[in-house]
Amino acid sequence: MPLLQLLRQEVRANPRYLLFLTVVAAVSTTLLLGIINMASSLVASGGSSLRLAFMFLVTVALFALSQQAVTAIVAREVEAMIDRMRLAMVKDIRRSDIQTIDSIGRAPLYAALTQDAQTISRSLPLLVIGSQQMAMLVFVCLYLAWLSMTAFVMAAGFTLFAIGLHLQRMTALGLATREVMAQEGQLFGGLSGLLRGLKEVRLNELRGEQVVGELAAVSAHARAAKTAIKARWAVESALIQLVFYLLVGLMVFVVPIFTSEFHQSVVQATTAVLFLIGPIGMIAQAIPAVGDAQHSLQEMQGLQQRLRQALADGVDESAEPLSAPVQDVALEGIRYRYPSEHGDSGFAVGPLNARFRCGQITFITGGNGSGKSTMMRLLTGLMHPQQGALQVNGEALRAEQMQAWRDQISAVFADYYLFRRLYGVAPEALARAEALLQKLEMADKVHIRDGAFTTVDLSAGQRKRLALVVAELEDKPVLILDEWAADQDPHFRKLFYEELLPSFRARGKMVICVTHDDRWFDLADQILAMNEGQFEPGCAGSHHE
Ligand SMILES: Nc1ncnc2c1ncn2[C@@H]1O[C@H](COP(=O)(O)OP(=O)(O)OP(=O)(O)O)[C@@H](O)[C@H]1O
Repeated sequence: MPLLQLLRQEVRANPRYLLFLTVVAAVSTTLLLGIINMASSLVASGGSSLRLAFMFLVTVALFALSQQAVTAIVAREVEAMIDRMRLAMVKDIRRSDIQTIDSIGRAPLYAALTQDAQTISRSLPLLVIGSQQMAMLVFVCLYLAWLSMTAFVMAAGFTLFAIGLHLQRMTALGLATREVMAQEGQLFGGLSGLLRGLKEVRLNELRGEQVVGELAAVSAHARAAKTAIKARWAVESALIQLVFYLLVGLMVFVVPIFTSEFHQSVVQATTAVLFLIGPIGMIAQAIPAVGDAQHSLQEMQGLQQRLRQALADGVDESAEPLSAPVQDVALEGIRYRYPSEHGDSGFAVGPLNARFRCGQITFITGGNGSGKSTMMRLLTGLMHPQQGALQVNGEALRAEQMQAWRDQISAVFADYYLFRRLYGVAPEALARAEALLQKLEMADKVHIRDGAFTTVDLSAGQRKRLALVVAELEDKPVLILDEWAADQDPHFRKLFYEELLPSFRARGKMVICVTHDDRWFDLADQILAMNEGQFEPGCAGSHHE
């Protein structure tokens, strides 16, 4: 069972200590039972015993302490294990390339790190508690056997039969539960669509009705499936209760038929059976929970394996530095084709040949879907070409140097993400931040405190200005801007093209911009136009000195 394998690998607490505490809890429960039985016989014959009362208190304390210790250790171990797994996965994601993440999908990764981790955290302790209850069951059964072999054999046979039946029913229930979880996932997806598309929904009555109508249908499905499962659970818990009562009935009505001396120990045996109720109930609960934990664990491990496999198939991209500071970079016969979808062959770019130099501005133009962003991803080493190579300073870039190359680049992509905290910016660079914010007329809205922007709740154009502030503070030799000016007002466009870009060039940066602002095309040292995944022949620009 992968779950047990994982526990063996991951549990850091001394298993012998855990076993010891489990046995102490189980033995003290059985002792408690014995003491209660002895004391009640004594009371029945008119006596009492201070010694038994004292033993009773000591045993209760022993049980409480050992039980609490096991639960606390298990909670600590499980949370530590989830923390390690989650962090390992986060680290793998961080090192994975975009193609791998695209092929796995972001939603399953998100679900593994949130929903599955939570399921493991909730369900796994029940495995240990279930095992502990199992130990209790064994000791109480031994006590029952000591009281009456016939009672023991009958109770054990009956319990095994009931557990077997319960397990069989639980398997079907487990499958149905997973189906409900999938339906709920669909419902949550629909709800997030409603929240994200609220503007569109508010604008169009018919669209709103259709969205809500579809959600209502999914919700009704989920409701019906959940109600059916809960009804089956209700039957299941009633059956478990029934089994207990039948077990007690077995002791007082059936066992005496088969054995003559049972009348002496009927009360004790019945009390022992009552002590079995707790453990059996707990085990019945633990089994489906363990199934859930196992399912979630398999999901997490499966995704991790895919990430690891992709990482193992590649090389360590951060193994080597660049041999010299970047002067120029070239695309040499680079080709890339996206995986085909629905029978269509995927979009292809290439062969791409181009050279970009420090101290130069390159503009990339081209219609929607011509492959500009794809080319930029290949140029920045975010995607790996299927043919051809990147050259830095005239030397082919080795796969082991890819991270060193990426570290030379600051970028504001069209689908950029603005972290509120200025990760990756050297603390001394922050001194320049206030002047930059002022230049971009953001100083009255945003400040930098403790290495983070005071707010990022801004207009689209303002957020993009902050992204440029971050790129500028990183101060890398290569600056890539994908339609940065598209959502800036005319005043900022002018500032961008006429002041900022020339100042970056004057500082020796390699500036590469995707742009459609032909009014400023004169500014570029080189213009590359893309069409259907290729650079148009003969495109190049004036060279500024
Ligand atoms: N993740 C992806 N998976 C599969 N195909 C993709 C993916 N991203 C883009 N494509 C394909 O590549 C083509 C070019 O996309 P790309 O984003 O490079 O164009 P673009 O020139 O940047 O367009 P735009 O000006 O609209 O931003 C798209 O038409 C699409 O068919």
